Amino acid sequence: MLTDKLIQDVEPIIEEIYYDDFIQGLIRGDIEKSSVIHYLQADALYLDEFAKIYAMLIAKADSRETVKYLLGQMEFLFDGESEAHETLARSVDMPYEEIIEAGEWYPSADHYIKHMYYNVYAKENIAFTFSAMAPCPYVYKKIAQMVLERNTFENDHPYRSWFEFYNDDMDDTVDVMFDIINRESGNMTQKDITVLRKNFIQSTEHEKRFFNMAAIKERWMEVGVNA
Ligand SMILES: Cc1ncc(CO)c(N)n1
Repeated sequence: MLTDKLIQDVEPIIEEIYYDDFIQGLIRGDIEKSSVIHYLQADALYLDEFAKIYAMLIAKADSRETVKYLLGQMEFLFDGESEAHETLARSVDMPYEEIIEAGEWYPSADHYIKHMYYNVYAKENIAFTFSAMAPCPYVYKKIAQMVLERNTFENDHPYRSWFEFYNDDMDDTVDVMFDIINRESGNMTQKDITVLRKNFIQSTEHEKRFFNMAAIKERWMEVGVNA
């Protein structure tokens, strides 16, 4: 199956994400508050846009089953993931709404979402966009699983429930995206299948950059608008 190959392709990148500062900071529990805030600001914008991409894929879906799946995922994004964000907000002692008010599209998050929109607009088959979207649930599931297998957390560890959320709640999303990629790729040329693989690898790299963006609090250069 194509997705077995995709999983293999990105294994080294996921191992790197595990050892990078952001995830290690969460595991130790001593990540800088400003990094958590930076992450939440970017991720709130990212998830809203991710939901809109589902909406655009609904228009392209060729079966009622796929439409129903996409609607369910949109709802999950709007309700479910706020639990994970609440865990992070609590750890920095600030109301979530107040944190995200100041959010902006920092460079790495900006690049990532545009990678997805490119596929929505440029490609008819939804498998192209799904190959760019699938690392989103897949990387989080995989990282959470690795973290929980390799570490023991005290009950009061501030980020334990963040890892537990992504370990427990991502499977359905990953499965359906993988099913669609495998099904559609059965009728695609080798050249297009290579594009699917590149999309998946690139989005996994985008996931790595997204965490690092928060670790270094990446920003665009300030430009004086009135200058
Ligand atoms: C950037 C990013 N990727 C994946 C997820 C998991 O849904 C998330 N919340 N944010």
